[in-house]
Amino acid sequence: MADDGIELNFAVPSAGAIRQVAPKKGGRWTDRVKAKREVRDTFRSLKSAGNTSATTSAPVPSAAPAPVFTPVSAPVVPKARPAPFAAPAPAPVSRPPPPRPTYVAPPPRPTSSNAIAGPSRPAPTPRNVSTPATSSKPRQSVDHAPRQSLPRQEVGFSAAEAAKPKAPGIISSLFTSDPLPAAPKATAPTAPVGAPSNAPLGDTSTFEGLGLDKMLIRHMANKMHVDKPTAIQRSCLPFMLSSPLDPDATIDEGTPLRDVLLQAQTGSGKTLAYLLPIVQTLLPLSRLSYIDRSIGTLAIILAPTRELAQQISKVVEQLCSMSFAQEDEDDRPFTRWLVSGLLTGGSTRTHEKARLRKGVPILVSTPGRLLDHLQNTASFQCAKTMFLVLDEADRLMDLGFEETIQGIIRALEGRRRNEINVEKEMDEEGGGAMRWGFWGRGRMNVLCSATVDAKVEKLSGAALKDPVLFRAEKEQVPDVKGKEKKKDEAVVAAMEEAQAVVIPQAAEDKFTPPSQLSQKYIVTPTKLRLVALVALLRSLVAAAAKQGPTARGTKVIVFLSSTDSVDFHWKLLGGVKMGDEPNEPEPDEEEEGAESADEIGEDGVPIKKKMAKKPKSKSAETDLISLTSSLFPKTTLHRLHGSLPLRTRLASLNAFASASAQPSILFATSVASRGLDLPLVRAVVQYDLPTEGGANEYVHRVGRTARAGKGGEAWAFVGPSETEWVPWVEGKMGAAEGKGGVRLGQVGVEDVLRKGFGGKGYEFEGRATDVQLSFERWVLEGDQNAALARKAFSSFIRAYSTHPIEEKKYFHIKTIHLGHLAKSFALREAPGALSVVTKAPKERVTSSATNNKKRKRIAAGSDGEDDEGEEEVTKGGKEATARNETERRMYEAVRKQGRMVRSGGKMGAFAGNNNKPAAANGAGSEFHVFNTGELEKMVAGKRK
Ligand SMILES: Nc1ncnc2c1ncn2[C@@H]1O[C@H](COP(=O)(O)OP(=O)(O)OP(=O)(O)O)[C@@H](O)[C@H]1O
Repeated sequence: MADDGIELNFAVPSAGAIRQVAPKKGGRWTDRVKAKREVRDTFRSLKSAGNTSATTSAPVPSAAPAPVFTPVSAPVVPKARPAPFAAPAPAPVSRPPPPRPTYVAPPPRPTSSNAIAGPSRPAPTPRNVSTPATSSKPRQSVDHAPRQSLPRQEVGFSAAEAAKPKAPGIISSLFTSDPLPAAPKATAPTAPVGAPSNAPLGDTSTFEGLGLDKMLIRHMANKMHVDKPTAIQRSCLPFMLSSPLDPDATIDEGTPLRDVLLQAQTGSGKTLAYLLPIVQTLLPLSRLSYIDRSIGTLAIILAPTRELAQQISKVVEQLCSMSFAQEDEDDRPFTRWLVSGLLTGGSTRTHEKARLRKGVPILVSTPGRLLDHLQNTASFQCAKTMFLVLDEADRLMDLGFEETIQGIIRALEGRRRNEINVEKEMDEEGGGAMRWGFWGRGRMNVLCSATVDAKVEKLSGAALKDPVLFRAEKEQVPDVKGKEKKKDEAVVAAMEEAQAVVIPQAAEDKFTPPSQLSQKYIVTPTKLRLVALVALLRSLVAAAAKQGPTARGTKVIVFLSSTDSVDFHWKLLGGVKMGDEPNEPEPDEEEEGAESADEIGEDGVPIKKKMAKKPKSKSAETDLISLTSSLFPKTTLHRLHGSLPLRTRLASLNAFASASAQPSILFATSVASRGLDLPLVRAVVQYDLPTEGGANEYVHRVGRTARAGKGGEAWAFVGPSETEWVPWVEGKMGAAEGKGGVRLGQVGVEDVLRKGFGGKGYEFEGRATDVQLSFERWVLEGDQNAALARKAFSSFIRAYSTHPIEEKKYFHIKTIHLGHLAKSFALREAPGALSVVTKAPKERVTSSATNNKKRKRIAAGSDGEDDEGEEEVTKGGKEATARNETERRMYEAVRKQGRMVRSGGKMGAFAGNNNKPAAANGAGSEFHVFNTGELEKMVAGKRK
């Protein structure tokens, strides 16, 4: 494919003085480039002498004598770096674009000469041949100048800039004359969205009507702007608020205490749905003079990740800070002992122990850390725990916390039994009756999840007693197992009111995103991915700027498949310079003006400071929390993944979530897909589609926007070979043929580029090329940058290969053009071999199940270890570079295959061989890539 040069078509007089120069074939590429330059120079001199005229604006009449078209292909070495783009001046997407220029086909060149040729690059495809004089159609004018020169006022050429030495061998080629994948007319570019499905209810439901305390209602309305319940809140509150745990209630001894399972869409208010009953139940205790923090922990909320635990803890704090101004007749004063505490392994154990000794009535924790304290902290008073909430239950199961949770439940029950015995003894002696009346009724376990799948059902079977399932849906769910519903008189009224059922999830129930979410996808040729991402982000950010200076900053989350990829894209976009400035130097000095996570408050809130210039250590680099980019004016860039130190993770998240007026973009792995509630997130971009978790993960990710009834956009980058994934994911979300349901609307990649880079006609192509060149220059300018790009590339391939077997038909690594993929990592060609990036110090970590789970949790940003613990796991082991679970599993699959081959073992076919089950030889397993270690061969450029 001869797509790596500037294309200029010239019309010349039939008796012109120009000889047709055949492009040089064969030989070294430098010779060919030289030859092309000579041709170009010849044209230029002729042009300036008036011997020929460029047809950049005038169409050539079809009746004109047959012109001689001479293709000129030269490596595009940019004349100068374009200046930072102004906010894009989008060309209206709806208007049909001007006709595409017609190109002349140069003779095919040998593949080896191709600057971006990857090992599996297909044979060059001749360009569309224009139909010169014989054509019946008038020939289009060729307006392809932008590749050479962008308008000066926009790109800021300067003489000095033009004279700068250019990085050697930077060659970029993004566009050919082949049309870009366009959105079919039938698909509306913006899929219609429905009425908000997770918004506060607009009907007559009120918190008061559901039985909520007036003080809480007032506080929520005044301080949290929450005044109407959402569907899930309306569903569960009557039942949960009238539970036998209410200390003020006179409960019949025989009234059973039933556990609760909450299921509702993302962003539908599940957190308040379980927190309000907890706070309201404990509130009356604040009037009992003999109760203070020394009572210990009364409610525990478990969350799978530290970020989520911190977020829940903040909501508890908000609720507990309510004003105690009383309106009722009961004038017993409230004491403010109801406080929350956070255990995530972020602070030292000693510090956490001290806080537990003091007493933490409402405790939010990650599971590993809680079990650790249950086992090792004698002063941890938790025998009277009345609530245990397992938030994001499906994620807790995904991360392998089942055993830990069972350990926690056993420990809590053991302590409760002991405490009851002690209290009973005291009671017999006449001193304890008042003290154990309320908590002795039992503990309500609450399991909370947006999806109820087999894993959640398993956990609910193990952790919940006689559970009641509350869902936000209005209609009753059929009893799939045909079991008779239990007719418990005490709860039946509340259940009817709440439309609650006690059956597991029906198979046909789909996990759907909020209906007001607008979901779109872009079919993007692999080599255009990076520039298309930039274009999309630019238009999202520009849309925010249009809202005016008073509007609070728009936030965009970009999901990537690996930590390496997050680091690479964050540093690339933050490091590349588009104007006169040189790219960021190799980082031996700290970037001035970059924000650091050095000083973080106890709750993880960063105490912001600008870093002075100082020698940059590795830790200083991982401490950076935000960068800026000339590609996105006034926008801060953040990153989040499980391999960052905890303080950096929390600081990055807080900085991203802060209500600053500036837009911000977060590059994240799936660690950000669950539970995070960032109200200003306007768009979610899935640059890499989920490799694990399938359609559910897709829905969780898009659920970071369009929360609590607000609008939002979800964008998915889909490769040309992955388009069948779209109907598949739609089907998983309930779209049935001809019946509507959840649909994704396609937007043409050209529209995205045009909108993001602006300009007239095909100018966007030139601008995109300039951006790509700047990226490639950034990669070439430093070893560290190049290493980052290579690692990100390899991690992408590893992650891509771990798509579950069910999805392999949409995501097979064989279908990806590695040379083009390299381009999307600003590399000129695919890195040599996977072994380069998997090279690591001597193996120190075994691949035992325990360590696998541990790594999975660490990759997910969960707990169980303090920061030192993380280091220990991530730096040891041959899988050291495989820093997320997907990468690690891929690595293991590849290594397994490698072992088989080295020991002469015969690899089975894709679905296993005849003698052994597929799983036995790695074939046909979820992580099977190719037989006979083909992945390595392919990456090394040896694919047949
Ligand atoms: N009744 C309400 N009225 C208005 N806003 C609400 C209400 N209840 C909750 N919210 C807000 O809705 C947002 C989403 O709530 P929450 O984080 O609890 O959602 P969720 O159901 O847990 O979502 P996910 O499944 O993604 O974790 C929060 O910002 C919360 O403050």
